[in-house]
Amino acid sequence: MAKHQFQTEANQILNLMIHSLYSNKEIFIRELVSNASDALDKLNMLVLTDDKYKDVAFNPRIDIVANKEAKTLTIKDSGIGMNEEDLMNNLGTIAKSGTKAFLENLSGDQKEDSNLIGQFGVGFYACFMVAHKVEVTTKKAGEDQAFLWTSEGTGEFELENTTQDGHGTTIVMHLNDDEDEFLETYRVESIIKKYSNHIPFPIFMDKEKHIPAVMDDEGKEELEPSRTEMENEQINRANALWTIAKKDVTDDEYKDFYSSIAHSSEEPLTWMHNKAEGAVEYTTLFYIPSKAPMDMYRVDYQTGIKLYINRVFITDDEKELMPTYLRFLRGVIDSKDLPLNVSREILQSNAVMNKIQKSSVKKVLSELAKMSKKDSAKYDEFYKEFGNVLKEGLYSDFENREKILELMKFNTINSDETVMIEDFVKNIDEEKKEIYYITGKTSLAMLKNSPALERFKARNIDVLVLNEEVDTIIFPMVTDYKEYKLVPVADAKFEESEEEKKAEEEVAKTYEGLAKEFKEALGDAVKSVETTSELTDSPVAIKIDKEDPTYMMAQMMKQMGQGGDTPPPAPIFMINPNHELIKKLNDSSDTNLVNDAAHVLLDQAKLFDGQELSDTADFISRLNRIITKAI
Ligand SMILES: Nc1ncnc2c1ncn2[C@@H]1O[C@H](COP(=O)(O)OP(=O)(O)OP(=O)(O)O)[C@@H](O)[C@H]1O
Repeated sequence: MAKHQFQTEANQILNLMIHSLYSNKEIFIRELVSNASDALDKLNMLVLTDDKYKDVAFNPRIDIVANKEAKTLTIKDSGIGMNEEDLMNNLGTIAKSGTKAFLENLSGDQKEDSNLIGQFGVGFYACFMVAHKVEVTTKKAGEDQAFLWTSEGTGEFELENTTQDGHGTTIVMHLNDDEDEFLETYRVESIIKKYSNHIPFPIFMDKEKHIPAVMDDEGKEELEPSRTEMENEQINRANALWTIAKKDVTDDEYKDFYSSIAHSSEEPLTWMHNKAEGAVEYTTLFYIPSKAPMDMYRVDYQTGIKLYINRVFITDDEKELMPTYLRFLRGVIDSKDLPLNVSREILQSNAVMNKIQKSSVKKVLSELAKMSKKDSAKYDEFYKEFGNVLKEGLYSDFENREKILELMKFNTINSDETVMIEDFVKNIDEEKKEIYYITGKTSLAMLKNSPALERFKARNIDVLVLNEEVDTIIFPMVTDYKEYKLVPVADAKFEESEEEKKAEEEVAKTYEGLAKEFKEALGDAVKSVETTSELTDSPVAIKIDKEDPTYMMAQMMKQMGQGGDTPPPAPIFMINPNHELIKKLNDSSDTNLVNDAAHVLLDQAKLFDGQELSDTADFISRLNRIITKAI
């Protein structure tokens, strides 16, 4: 017998399970049954596709035995089983890289945290919430040696050779004194019905059956007394839910199935069940969770879609099954038209798979569009959790860009509530057909007050206000919507009459001196200083010259996820000759004051642009000097 230590992270998880996450203990059954079902899935596929396993008998079943005398609960499956290496790798170490994140993400709310267990694939350890000792006896299909793994959940486990008829895994849990409820058949049965009713394999359990007394023909004399007998009965429906016609599935059944495949006790926000017939036959059942999975923004996020080929499980670890911007989906794709021995490479270039994927994406997008129109409250919930992920599709899925744009909710200058693009375009100039937008990494209120929007407000033109960080990367790449052009505010051009142009030139001349003084004071911090008629309320603003190579370089670096710390290129400093402050500075002969004002005004414009000041102390001392003079 050999003793082994649990890996540190496994130990931490164990401790958590035992001491913190005990409010929803019953999920240990869901987790172990789900592992048993996975083990049956794996064997099913090998028996059908791998010659090595062609003589292995596949009699799929899961048995649950509650022994009240011994106080043990046993869960047994006839699945793939584990050899020594599997046991060492799976039950003692934690292979998934997301585990650290799991530990970091615990909120302290037991209910929420216990939902995370399944998401992070650490389900096996849940049995230590109810058991002080766990014995796993297992033999891998096609191999001769069986093993016994034992642990008391206290930091170490033991591994020894044993014997076992046939392949599969038996897990015996020695339950703690106060866990008797899990020895009651009705309790276990109700947990199975709640979480595992629709796993595709039968679960059996001994149930007491009442046999009524046998009476004589006249019904007067008791020939045999009534008695109870134990009968081994299937306690789940074991029908792959997605194969059942929509009309025959109740909402509760859909919800229960979600809980078993998504390892979540939370209800899904919605689901979409679709059967396609024709050249390619397939069924999809997709769920949208009500809360974003914890690992949604991690590169190593866990996929939520299981691929079945004619009900045989193939994979749940294939990121290409659905585009990444729909990675929040949970569910099943099942098709008869794919080859069973499909490999990852084949899957990616398979025409049938591509067709299924394309139509599934279209279906999901159109269902979302329907939801946005019919049930806006639900859509708002969806958008709050997943809007920014969906937005990624704007640059990664060119084909569906228009549809994805139509699913976005936009803030605008003129509206207090978000609007959809279809409604927004109803109010734009049909001649110009331009949709203006501003992006910035600041608060919505701040961006709505940006000086760059003043010329739009003056003309009563509405503008999309995009203040999420992803917007600054995504929207420059989105140039069209139907016949409309998307134009950043800085690039918007408005016609000016000859008189207006002349008047502006005149003004510019009057302010030439001040512009020169500002440029001298600011040096290379600005590219140039220009008067502008585009501002109304603000004295100054900055704008980046789009032709500037340093600007384009900075944008490219940003899109490649680099250059986060490189300073933005020197901006054009625009001054508003109609503003009181600029007028007064133009008339002032105090060169020190003009110098201080130039710096303070530039910093002010930068702040409005969402930038941080490079020298806050300098800003404050200049500002104080100006105030002192004014008092
Ligand atoms: N009954 C079983 N038969 C065969 N292998 C099993 C069984 N139970 C667990 N295992 C192995 O142990 C591993 C760890 O199980 P655990 O429940 O902790 O996480 P997981 O099943 O990988 O994650 P998830 O719950 O997200 O599927 C499994 O991946 C599987 O390889």
